[in-house]
Amino acid sequence: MCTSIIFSPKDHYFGRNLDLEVSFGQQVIVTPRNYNFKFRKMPDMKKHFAMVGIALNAGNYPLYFDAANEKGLGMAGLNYPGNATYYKEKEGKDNIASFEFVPWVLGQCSNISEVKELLKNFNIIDLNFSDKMEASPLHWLIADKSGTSIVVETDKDGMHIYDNPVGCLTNNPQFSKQLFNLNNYADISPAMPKNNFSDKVNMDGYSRGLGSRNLPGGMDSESRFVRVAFNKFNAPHCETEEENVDNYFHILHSVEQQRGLDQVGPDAFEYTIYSDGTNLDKGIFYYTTYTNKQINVVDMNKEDLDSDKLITYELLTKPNFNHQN
Ligand SMILES: C[C@H](CCC(=O)NCCS(=O)(=O)O)[C@H]1CC[C@H]2[C@@H]3CC[C@@H]4C[C@H](O)CC[C@]4(C)[C@H]3C[C@H](O)[C@]12C
Repeated sequence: MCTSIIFSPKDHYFGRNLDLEVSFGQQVIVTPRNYNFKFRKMPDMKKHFAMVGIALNAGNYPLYFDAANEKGLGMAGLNYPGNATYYKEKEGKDNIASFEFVPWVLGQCSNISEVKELLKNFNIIDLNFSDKMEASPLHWLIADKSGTSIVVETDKDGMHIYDNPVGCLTNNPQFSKQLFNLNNYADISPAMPKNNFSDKVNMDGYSRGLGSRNLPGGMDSESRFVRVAFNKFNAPHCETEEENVDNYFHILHSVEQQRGLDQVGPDAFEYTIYSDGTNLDKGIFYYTTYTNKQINVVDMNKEDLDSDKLITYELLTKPNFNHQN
C-alpha cells in the first residue's frame, strides 16, 4: 500500500510513502530537459520539463513511481488493484501506457488546469513495459504548487478525474468512497471531546488526546487515508524550510508501515521502503528510507537541467547514529 500527500504550510510539499514487501532497485532520478522520452504510441518528446523523483532505471528509461517537475507539478502512482483498468488503443486519442503516464504529464504540464486540458484527449492503454514487467494497477494523485490536487482513476466504467479537497490518496476503494468515509470521523479532534454522551455520566477527561481516540490505527488503506488527512490538516504551518520539511515527514511517517504489522505472505511483510517529498516551489527533493531516518536531499537545480542524460542517485539506506560520547 502507499500514501501520497500534498502539504502546503507555506511552500508546497508533494510526495509519498512507498509500501511494499520487496524493493525494485529504485533510485532518485533527475530527468533533464533534453533526455529523449520515447512513447510507444506517441511521438518522442525530445524537449520537456525537467523532473526529479524515484524511478526504476529500466535500460535507460526512468519508470517513475512518483516525481515532480521544474514547474512545480507533482504526480504519484499508487496501487489500485482490482479497479485499475487500461483500455484498448483508440484512434485520434493520445494513447499512453500506464508506465508512461508520469513523464507524459510532467513533461508538458505546468499546473492542474493544464493537466485537465491534456487529459481531455487521453486514453490509457493496456500495454506492459516488457514481458517481464507487467503493467501495475495504479491510480494517481497529481498536485501543483498552488496546493491544488486531483485524482485520476481509470475504472471499468471509464476514466474519472476528481478534484481532491483533502490533498491525499492511499489505495482502494475508489477515491469517491474514501472521501465519503471521512463522514464517519467528523467528530475526531485534536481538542478534548465534549461530553455529548449524557449529562448523567461524569466524564473527567482522564487522558490528554482523547479527541483522537477513534482515529483508525490500521495499516489498511481506508485507515491510512483518514489518519493522514487528519494529521495533515492539523499539522503546524511554520516559517522555515527545515521546520516544514520536518513536519511533512512527521505526517508521512504517521502512516508508515512498520515491519511485521502487515503480513502479505507466509514470511512476507509489507513495510514503508521510502518516504519522499519535493518542495514544488523550489525543486528540492527530500527522502528518508525505512532504515535511514536522516532526511536526504537532492536539489535538482544543482544539476545541468539542459543535459540529455539521466542523472541517478542511489538511495542512502545506511542507518545514521550520532554517537554523543
Ligand atoms: C508496488 C508499488 C505500489 C505500492 C503498493 O501500493 N503496494 C501494495 C501492494 S498490495 O496492493 O498491498 O498488494 C507501485 C507504485 C508505482 C509502481 C511502478 C510504476 C512504474 C512502473 C509501471 C510498470 O507498469 C510496472 C513497473 C513499475 C516500475 C511499477 C512497479 C510497482 O507497481 C510500483 C512501484
